[in-house]
Amino acid sequence: MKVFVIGSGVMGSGIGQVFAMAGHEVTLYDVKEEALKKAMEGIRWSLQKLQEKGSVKDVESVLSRIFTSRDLSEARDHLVIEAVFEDIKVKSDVLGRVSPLTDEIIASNTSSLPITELSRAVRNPERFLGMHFFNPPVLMKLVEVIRGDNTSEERFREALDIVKSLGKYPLPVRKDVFGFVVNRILFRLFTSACALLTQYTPHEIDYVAIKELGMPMGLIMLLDYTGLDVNYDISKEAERRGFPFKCDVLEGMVKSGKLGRKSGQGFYDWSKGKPEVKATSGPDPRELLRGAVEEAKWLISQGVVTREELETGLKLGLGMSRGILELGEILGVH
Ligand SMILES: NC(=O)c1ccc[n+]([C@@H]2O[C@H](COP(=O)([O-])OP(=O)(O)OC[C@H]3O[C@@H](n4cnc5c(N)ncnc54)[C@H](O)[C@@H]3O)[C@@H](O)[C@H]2O)c1
Repeated sequence: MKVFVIGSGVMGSGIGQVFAMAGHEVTLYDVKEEALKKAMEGIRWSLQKLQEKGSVKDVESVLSRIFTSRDLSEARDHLVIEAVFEDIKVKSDVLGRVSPLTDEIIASNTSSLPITELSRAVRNPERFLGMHFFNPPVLMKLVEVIRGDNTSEERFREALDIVKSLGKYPLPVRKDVFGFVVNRILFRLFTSACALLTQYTPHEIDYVAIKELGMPMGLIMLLDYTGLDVNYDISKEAERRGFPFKCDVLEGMVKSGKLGRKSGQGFYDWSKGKPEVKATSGPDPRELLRGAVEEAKWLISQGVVTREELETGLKLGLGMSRGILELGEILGVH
């Protein structure tokens, strides 16, 4: 298969590497020469690390399958994955220009824009869908495959098979809901964690998220880690789309320059590296879990995912030791 990746930043370069590692010929495309150079350097570095660990045999042969380009017309007859900035205008523009060049699947790696809205820019939108890789794509096993209102069943299945052939777990998201599946659950967990900040410290909340919910990183620390500005923007977008992701304290923090890990200060002090969670108790874990369990049940009741798919997706996407519904049953949240 010939794959054309549009946008060679953090995600595009990783996605290209994944396809090349699975034996496909990949062209990385970007408007910036510098981004292409950085992408190739990053891929070489990553492949060498993987070779040291024994999961890649021949770095040069993988690299020989990756090409770079600043010419969109080279997408002709390729499967296309779009990974440019999270901006509907930028995405729609490039999707509109690339779609007349190929009849293959065109997928977007968007994390929050509706697939159906993006599909309006695509010629023959029945082959357009979401392929939501997680960061870093090379290491994360999960890819959400999202069916938009215009996506055909045949192309949706084909995309699920492609993701499987990459050695990833394709989580089928059968309806185009805001945030898809894993992030919807995460946003509900964030909302509960934020609400508890009036009574508990970030350390206490994170202590419970790690010890009782089995999360690899506390929820408040994860807000810092992924960026308070990024989460603030998503919460505003969620509000516009009627989804309950609320964290009132973010606005003031972002305005005062506290962006989390990237600025050195957020809920935690990151100036000396990853902070430690220092607490020995915290809120009732059921308070953290309730909204997420409600969300999981809603997603299943709407036919978006099955229970098994959802639980597997959460373990792979959020690194949880148990699924959210299993945890709910253990802790008595129904
Ligand atoms: N970073 C993450 O953790 C993550 C996770 C999942 C999904 N996503 C999604 O992946 C997409 C890309 O995110 P990223 O973090 O890789 O961003 P990034 O800023 O690292 O990379 C975006 C790249 O797109 C290029 N670009 C911009 N406009 C372009 C155009 N018109 N044509 C070609 N190239 C163009 C930029 O030069 C840049 O190199 C976004 O939709 C984002 O929501 C990101």
